[in-house]
Amino acid sequence: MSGGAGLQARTIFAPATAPGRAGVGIVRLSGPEAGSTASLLTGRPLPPPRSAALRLFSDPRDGEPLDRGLLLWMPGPATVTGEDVVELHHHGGRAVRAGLLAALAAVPGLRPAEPGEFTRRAFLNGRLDLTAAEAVADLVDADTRLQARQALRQLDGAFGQRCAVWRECLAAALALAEAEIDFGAEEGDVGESLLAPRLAELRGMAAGIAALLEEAPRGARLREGLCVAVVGAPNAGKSSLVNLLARREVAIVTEIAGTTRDVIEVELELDGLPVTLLDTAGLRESADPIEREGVARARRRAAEADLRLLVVDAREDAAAALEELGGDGEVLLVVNKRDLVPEGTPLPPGALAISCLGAQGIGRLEERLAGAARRLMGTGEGGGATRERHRLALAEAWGALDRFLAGHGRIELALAAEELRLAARALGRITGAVGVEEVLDRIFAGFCIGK
Ligand SMILES: Nc1nc2c(ncn2[C@@H]2O[C@H](COP(=O)(O)OP(=O)(O)OP(=O)(O)O)[C@@H](O)[C@H]2O)c(=O)[nH]1
Ligand SMILES: [K+]
Ligand SMILES: [Mg+2]
Repeated sequence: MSGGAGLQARTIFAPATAPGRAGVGIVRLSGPEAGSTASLLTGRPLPPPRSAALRLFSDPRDGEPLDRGLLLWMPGPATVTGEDVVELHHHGGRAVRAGLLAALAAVPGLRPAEPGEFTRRAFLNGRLDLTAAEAVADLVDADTRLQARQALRQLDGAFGQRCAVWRECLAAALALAEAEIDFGAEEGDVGESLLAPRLAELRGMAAGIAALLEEAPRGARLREGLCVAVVGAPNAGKSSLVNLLARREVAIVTEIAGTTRDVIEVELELDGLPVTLLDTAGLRESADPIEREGVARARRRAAEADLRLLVVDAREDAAAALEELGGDGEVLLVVNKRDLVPEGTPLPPGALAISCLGAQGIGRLEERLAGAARRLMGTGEGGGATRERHRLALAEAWGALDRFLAGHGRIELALAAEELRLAARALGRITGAVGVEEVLDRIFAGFCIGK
């Protein structure tokens, strides 16, 4: 058996750079055999730690030269994974990379890394908490400036540290509660005196968690992108508008009502914010089963969207269209085809007039959309929850803390203290201090290889 394929192999390797041609590519190794492998590949002793050395990399199996590149040797534990790490900076061609990877796979004790395995090891070795590990994935996935900013803030640990500090504070309160329970049992009525000075702090924490919960939907939208559904009657000009906003012909435009059937998604960046625009089928009753399915999809996606952009033909009744749309989500009313009505025709309140034909009013609409996006997503500076996992845990912590504060002094202290324990556990799950097993696989499965 080739040593490299063994599952027990403790040293992992993977390209750290994207596939394809490039000036430079990097292959990274992490684990106990990283250093010896570097010596094997170069036929020389390791260079001094953390300084780049020019070396010839050769295949250890037959001595065939693979590339001349830079070798970086970074002994653990002060490395990205907490283990010994080696980086091979090679010429970024496919053949060079493939040759290096094949040579490494044949080295006993080495195997290719799973997606996210470098970051997973960093987490397991205490180099970063779970929120920071998630931030690594988000930073790699970030498409827009503000998404990157949010991920970087989370990587800095602002959110994780807040949760960790709160958890310590809960642990201290819990210790006092337990002391109080013990004293109370022995001496009768020490009562609330031990925990009482902590109550204000716990109330402040509950308010802090509530604030993070309120901010959480914004963080999640920024991470995932704001979903804006363009809806309206057939021929209102939805596809024409989507094409203008996308600056390319993504959707078919014809004068035939019922042209768009499937939902068409377009990714936009508005003022640094990620927006997914959905073009949808015109809403109407139809005998055609294909169009009926299209309309059903349009309604479903519109109901789930963060914002609905209702397009109305200037010659049609906007109020009726609004009513027909229904639902309780946020709606931006856009009156299209203004070129077809006399100038000065009054607009419904809050509506924006455009004409797709002459690309009139599109700039103002983009500003409106960007404003809504800023309001609905924030600017990445909240430094709070960005994932459903975070939101659920925060909600659980808040609920337990709230029950503690409501029950303290009125119900048995042992019962109230149990709520403190629940709140601490919920916060611990966010940073990965507790309950890690359940979430690890799910989180790291979302990573690319080499991270
Ligand atoms: N005069 C005028 N015509 C427009 C304007 N915007 C779109 N149109 C025309 O209106 C017709 C319908 O446009 P579409 O963009 O296909 O409308 P839609 O809402 O996507 O239609 P469905 O997909 O069938 O629901 C096309 O012939 C467009 O050229 C406008 O501002 N002024
Ligand atoms: K049409
Ligand atoms: Mg259309």
